[in-house]
Formats: sequence, structure tokens, C-alpha cells
Amino acid sequence: MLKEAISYSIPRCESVRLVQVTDPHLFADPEAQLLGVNTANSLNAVVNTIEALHYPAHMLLATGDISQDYSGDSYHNFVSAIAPLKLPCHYLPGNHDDPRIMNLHMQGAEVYGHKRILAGNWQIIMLDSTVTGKPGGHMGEEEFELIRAAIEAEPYRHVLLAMHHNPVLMQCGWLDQHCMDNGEEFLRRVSRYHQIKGALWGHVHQEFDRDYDGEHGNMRLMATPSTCIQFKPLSDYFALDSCQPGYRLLELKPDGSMHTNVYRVPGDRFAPDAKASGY
Ligand SMILES: Nc1ncnc2c1ncn2[C@@H]1O[C@@H]2COP(=O)(O)O[C@H]2[C@H]1O
Ligand SMILES: [Fe+2]
Repeated sequence: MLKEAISYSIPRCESVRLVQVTDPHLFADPEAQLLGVNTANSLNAVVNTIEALHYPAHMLLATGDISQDYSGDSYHNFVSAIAPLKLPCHYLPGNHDDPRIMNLHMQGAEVYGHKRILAGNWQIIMLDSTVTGKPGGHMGEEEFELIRAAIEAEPYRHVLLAMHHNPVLMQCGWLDQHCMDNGEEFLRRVSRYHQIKGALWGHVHQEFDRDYDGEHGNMRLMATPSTCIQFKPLSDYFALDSCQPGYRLLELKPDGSMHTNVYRVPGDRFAPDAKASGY
């Protein structure tokens, strides 16, 4: 059965403005590092950069890999880290999250695990692409059914799909083995709905922005840098990039179009271990 949506009172004639942060890979220990980067510090730097922009966002989307150690405290640390933004936060799980621990510990006055968000002329659907015990993803029938029922319930809203795994290959051999394994099927099936205008994910720790030519015109496909380490684009073997931690801003316009850009922390403070071969 379709669960209730969370609803924002944004007029249909106004844009919906989102901030996406993804893959913070936090630990219980705020001093802990992932391949030479203190992930608590890099998330704080991202939060400071967002704050400095004064972007009038309505909400924050956190698209998985919140934790690197499956601890309850890693989630508490995330909720504390984003508090300065004073934005409602909507989250979904990544392959490094345990959804049960995540749901228990992602607690705060405005922290939500809803699957559907109604805002302005849009419906945002928060999908679970994770497979227990595996780094790669899969879009299950339950999620396709959620998409179908959500669109049937709100047929006059444009739709943005949010998830963790990439339905298209990134041309990074080592990383593409962990993609959404039915990505082609996913794109084929979702592009049948004229309401769906875009899909947004994390997981690949790099920027991506392409149009997918679907049955009803273009659907925007977007991936966003991690708030910690970055993977080198187009690398067959595991390699890190020196790009700084980042995030994405999106403006979902009432006519179904969107304006979006990736931004990064200024400077070169966050330098991962160049010799790292994985984690
Ligand atoms: N050297 C490696 N080769 C293959 N997979 C890796 C390697 N290092 C890490 N991974 C996994 O690949 C995943 C890609 O992004 P994640 O943040 O999900 O976490 C990563 C690890 O689970
Ligand atoms: Fe990740």
C-alpha cells in the first residue's frame, strides 16, 4: 500500500529548491579518516560552503552512504553536522548503510525517511536501490510499484527520482561492477512516465549530468560528488581524484524543467592518500 507523503506548502507556481549531499561516510569517531580524509571535517566544510551561499533552499536530500562504520553515532554525527543549515532533511540508504540502524538513528526534529515528498508542482520519490551485503545495487519490483502508485496518486506533478546507485555506467571499470545491475531496465521502465523529469544519485563520488532520451523526451540523469573522497572519472582501476568535496543545488521549476549545478569546497584542504587502492 502507498505510504503517506510528506507535504510542503510551496505554491504550485513556485520553484522547489533542493540541496543534495551524498556519501559522507561518517564514523562514530570524529577523528576517523577514510583514505586520508577526515570525513567529519570534509562534511563540515561542505556545510560551511552551503551556508555561505545563502541559497534559499526548501530542503536537503541525503542520498546514502551516510555511515562508514554502521554505528548509531555516525548517524547522530550527521544530524548534528547538518543542523547549521536549518533545513528539513530527507534521506535514503546507500550500500554502506544498514537501513535498520539508519532509521533508528537518523533522528531529529526535521529528519525524515518518507518515500514521497510533495512540494510545489513536484513529487520527489526516495528510492531504495540497495542490496543487503552487496556494494552494487538493484531496483526491485517494490520500488517500481512505488513509482507507479505514487504517480497514479499525483498524476499532475512532475517527478524527480532520488536513489543511491547509478543506473548508467560511469566508464570506471572497477566502479561499474557496483552499479545498479538492472539500470537499463530501470531507465526503460521509468521513461514510460511522462511525469518523470529526472533521476538523481550518489555512490559514484563524481559529477555526472546527461540527458536520457526517453519515450516522452528528455530525462535528466545526475550524480553528485561525495562530501569526502572523490573517485577519478574514466579510470578502469581504483583511483582517487584531487577534486574537493562537493554537493549539488537544484531548482525544480513549475514547468518541469530544472536548473542544477555542482559546487565544491574552495581551496585544496582535503587531499586523499594518493597511493590508496580501495576501502
Ligand atoms: N579497489 C576497489 N575495487 C573494487 N571495489 C572497491 C574498491 N575499493 C572500494 N570498493 C567498493 O566500491 C564502492 C564504491 O563506492 P562506495 O562508497 O559504495 O564504496 C566502495 C567500496 O564498497
Ligand atoms: Fe560512497
